[in-house]
Amino acid sequence: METPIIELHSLSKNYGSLKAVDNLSLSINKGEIFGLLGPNGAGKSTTILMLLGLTEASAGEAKICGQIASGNPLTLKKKVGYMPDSVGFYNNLTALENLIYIGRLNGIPENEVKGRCESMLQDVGLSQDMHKKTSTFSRGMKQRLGLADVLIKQPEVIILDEPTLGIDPSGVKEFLSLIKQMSRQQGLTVLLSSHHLYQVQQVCDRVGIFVGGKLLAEGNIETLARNLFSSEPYATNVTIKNKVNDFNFINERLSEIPHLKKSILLEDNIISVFCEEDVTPQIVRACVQLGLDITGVHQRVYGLDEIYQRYFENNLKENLENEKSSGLFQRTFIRRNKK
Ligand SMILES: Nc1ncnc2c1ncn2[C@@H]1O[C@H](COP(=O)(O)OP(=O)(O)OP(=O)(O)O)[C@@H](O)[C@H]1O
Repeated sequence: METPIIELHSLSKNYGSLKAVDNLSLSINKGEIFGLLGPNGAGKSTTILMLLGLTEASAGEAKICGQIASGNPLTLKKKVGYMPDSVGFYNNLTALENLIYIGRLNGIPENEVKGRCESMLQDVGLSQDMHKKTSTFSRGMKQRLGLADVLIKQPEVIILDEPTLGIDPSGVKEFLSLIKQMSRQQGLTVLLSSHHLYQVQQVCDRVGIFVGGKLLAEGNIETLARNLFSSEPYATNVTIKNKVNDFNFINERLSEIPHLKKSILLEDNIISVFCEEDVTPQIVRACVQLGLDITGVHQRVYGLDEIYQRYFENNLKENLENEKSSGLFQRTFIRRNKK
């Protein structure tokens, strides 16, 4: 049976007139890896701070490991590990010495602390480097040590804020598989906040999409995709050898195909076609008849990228309709996305 370990009930946080988190309800089960997604200012960090008991909610309640978060930061600290996007260490100490220091602070008995720290450093892939000073560590090595820091007290939940920021792609892959492995082996619950959709997609069991303090959707990728793209569950990309010059002409011909909902031009030479049924053969035939030189055809699987984009589009549309007078949301959205 699934046991909720994080429960948020109508949680809100206002800063003056700004609703940083707006009526958020969410339940996360023990052992789950949950991704918090959203643009800058969406309310992710504020939610995390409330979960850690480090800031008071304006309304509603956050419960974590069976405890009400509000007013209990020290009790929660024993059960919840938090890793910020950038972790600091004593540079003149080795990785092992740094971790032993944290271990002692967390009350690990003196006769156990060294052994446990060595074993933890091995688990996070730092066995070769544990005697090096952390001043010589790369960003990826520091993140691994940061993970060891939060895991050494054997928490029930770990909260990671942008854990892969600044790590190279192969380091990111290794780091994420490490998190997944730890979670699966130890039944550890992971809440991971990130802007990197592809990474989140690789590692998370479920995701929540935040915009403007509101949770727009939550679920696993397949369910979100099914709900969002139910009218056009099939998408096919056709790559053409040369740049497409007259897409309107192609679009007109393609729109005659039954079950086809729409086609768009992606980049200069990729036609993306969305359909109610799989009509790939008809699409290819039409392209050949139009004299297009096809170099590739593949069926797309909807990923987090499309899901995220679609929620943004829908939310933007709604806000434009509701807030025509101020246009505030649109301005903010456009400005953020121009960065
Ligand atoms: N102490 C504060 N006082 C006033 N406003 C705040 C405070 N902390 C956060 N905010 C505002 O609350 C909103 C949500 O901020 P928050 O930091 O939770 O977003 P975020 O999703 O974590 O963003 P990022 O991805 O940039 O970390 C933002 O508009 C932010 O400016």
